[in-house]
Amino acid sequence: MQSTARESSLRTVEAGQRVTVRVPATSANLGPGYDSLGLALSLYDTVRVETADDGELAFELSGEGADTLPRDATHLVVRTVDAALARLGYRREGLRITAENVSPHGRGLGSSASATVAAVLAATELVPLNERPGREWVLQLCSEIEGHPDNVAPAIFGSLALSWQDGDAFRTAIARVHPDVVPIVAVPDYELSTELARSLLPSSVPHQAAAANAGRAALLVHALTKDPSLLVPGTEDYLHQSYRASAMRPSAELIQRLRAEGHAAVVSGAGPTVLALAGGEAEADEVQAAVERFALGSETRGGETRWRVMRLAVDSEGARVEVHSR
Ligand SMILES: Nc1ncnc2c1ncn2[C@@H]1O[C@H](COP(=O)(O)OP(=O)(O)OP(=O)(O)O)[C@@H](O)[C@H]1O
Ligand SMILES: N[C@@H](CCO)C(=O)O
Repeated sequence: MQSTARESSLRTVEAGQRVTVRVPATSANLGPGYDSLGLALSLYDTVRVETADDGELAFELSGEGADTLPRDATHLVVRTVDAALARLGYRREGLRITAENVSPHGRGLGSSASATVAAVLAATELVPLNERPGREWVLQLCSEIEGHPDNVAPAIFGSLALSWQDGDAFRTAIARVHPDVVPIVAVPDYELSTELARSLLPSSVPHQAAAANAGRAALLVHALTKDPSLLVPGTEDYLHQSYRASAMRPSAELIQRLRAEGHAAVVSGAGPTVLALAGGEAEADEVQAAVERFALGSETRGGETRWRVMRLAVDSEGARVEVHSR
């Protein structure tokens, strides 16, 4: 293939560099925070990127997607490293990618955002120090690639990210989560792509729904940071969950059941994982027991689905970068 004028004007990054990035999984929306709120979770993907001068691509993939992800230039991490380098005025020759993927794919735990953040952060470390952009630049590029900032912001910065868009600029504010909050995820055995889940949403909603949602989103920030006793009303959503329920019936049923029992349960991201936000360890025990009862129940669709339940913590560090050699 002939290289374009733009490609040939790019400088080549130095070979023999090795960068490891560990990125948390994230849960976006949290009920009423559609496309704006996201929480970093203590479940981590690790990606190592190594530059070589042989022009080859090599992969060592383990965990989620190890048998199905492409092992060529279409792999999300490679595509994104290339895109980030190009924006910085660089290209690479050979690349070795070693990935340990823990976050489940297509389940609403921000796996594509974690991979994107890992790739962009790694790319920024491959260019000379005086040309290296900061994390706001990383937020901007990752949000453009993902199309929305709600997963990438907490993946980069940790904790609770409140993100918004000003024209073309993506912004985020980071808030510390109340220490009593315990996130529990119930990951079903079926996938739902974000693209499909987004196609189910209407192009407009009634003003009344938008107004109700604004109140709950504001309350949720207070509940998550100051008063977890308000998590149940704070997680009520009017913008997306009901429109998507038909594509994730078992998850919708589990959420209904948990909320009826007084727990703050929502669809994690675009689903189908269920996220419950407990207000302490005792409630977290109750949530786990309730999910297990639901999963065993033969009278509901919950019994037809296999669930992996994980009691996690809020990650407050965000993406961590280690540079091994340069
Ligand atoms: N670590 C990874 N390496 C390479 N590709 C990945 C990786 N993680 C996710 N992907 C790609 O992204 C797809 C999943 O993206 P999708 O946006 O549908 O779901 P998600 O990011 O897991 O969930 P959500 O955005 O709802 O939180 C996978 O099928 C795969 O193609
Ligand atoms: N806010 C996004 C999160 C998934 O990437 C959505 O619900 O579609």
